Amino acid sequence: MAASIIDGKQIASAIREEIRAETEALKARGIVPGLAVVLVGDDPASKVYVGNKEKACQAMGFHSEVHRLPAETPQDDLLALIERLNGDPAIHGILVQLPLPKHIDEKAVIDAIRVDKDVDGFHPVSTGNLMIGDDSLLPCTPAGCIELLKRTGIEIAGKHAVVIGRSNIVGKPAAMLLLREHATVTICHSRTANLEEIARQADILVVAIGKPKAIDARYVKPGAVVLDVGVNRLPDGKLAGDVDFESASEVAGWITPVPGGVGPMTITMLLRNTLTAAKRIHGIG
Ligand SMILES: Nc1nc(=O)c2c([nH]1)NC[C@@H]1CN(c3ccc(C(=O)N[C@@H](CCC(=O)O)C(=O)O)cc3)C=[N+]21
Repeated sequence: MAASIIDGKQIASAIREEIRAETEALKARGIVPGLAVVLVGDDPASKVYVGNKEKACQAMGFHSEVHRLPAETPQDDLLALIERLNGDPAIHGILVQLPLPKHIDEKAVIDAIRVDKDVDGFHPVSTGNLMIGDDSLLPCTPAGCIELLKRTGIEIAGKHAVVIGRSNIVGKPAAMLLLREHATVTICHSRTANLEEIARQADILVVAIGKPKAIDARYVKPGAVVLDVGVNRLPDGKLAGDVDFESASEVAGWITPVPGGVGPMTITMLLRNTLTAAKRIHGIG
C-alpha cells in the first residue's frame, strides 16, 4: 500500500477537545449550547445516526433533545415543532434528520428552520452565504473534509480538486468550500463523460456518490489525496465507502478509510456549528 491513512477519528477527537474547552468557557458564562434533533419515522440507519449525535452532544456537555415523531406525522405538525424550537432559548441548533417520509416536503421543512440555528447548513440562505463567502454555518460533511485536509497539512490552494457527486448536502457545498480555499474545482456526476480520465487529473479527489466501492485505482492519480464520503451499509452489515480502499490505496498518496475517515468529522462539525450558533445567538465571538 502506497497511501498514508488520514485518521478521521483521531483528528475528530483533537477538534472535540478544542470544542470542549470552548464549551466550558461558555458554560462559565451561563450559556449551555443546545441541539435539537428531529427524527420522523423509524428508519434503522437514521435511528443509529441520531443516537450517535445525541451521545456526542451529551459527551460534550451540551443540552440535547431528540424529538422522535411517528412516520405518519402531518407536515404541519413538524413545521409547528420547528417553529417552537426556533423560539426556544435553550436551543441553538436544529437538525431535521434526512431523508424525511415521502408525504413531507423536505424543502418546506428546511426553509422553516431559523437560519442562525441551521447547524446542517442546508437552508437556502446558508447555502447562498456559502457561495458568496459570508460566514454562515457550513454543511458538516464538506466542512469536515476541509478540516481533514488542513489538519493533515495538505495544501489546497492551486490544486486541482475533483468532486464526484453533485448533491446539495455534500457534492455542491464541498466544491464551493474547495473553491473558497483556492482550489481549481471540477464537479463530476453520473452523466459525466470520461469520468476516469477527469478523476485521474485530481490532486484532491472527493467521492460522494453513494455507490459502494465504485471508485478504484483506475480513477486515482499516483500520489493524489482521496476523501471518501460514502457510507454504504452492505448486506453483511459492514460499512463500505464509495472508494475501493484496497485498490485506490495502492496508488493514492493519502486516503480516508470508511469507517473512521470523514464520518467522525461530520458529527464533530455538527458540535462545532452548535457551539458557534450558541455564541452568535448570545452575541459572543
Ligand atoms: N439532516 C441531516 N444531517 C446529516 O448530517 C445527516 C442526515 N441528515 N442524514 C444521514 C446522513 C449521514 N450522516 C453521517 C454522520 C456520521 C457518520 C459516522 O459517524 N460514521 C462513522 C461510523 C458509523 C457506523 O459505524 O455506523 C464512520 O464513518 O466512521 C456517518 C454518516 C449524517 N447525515
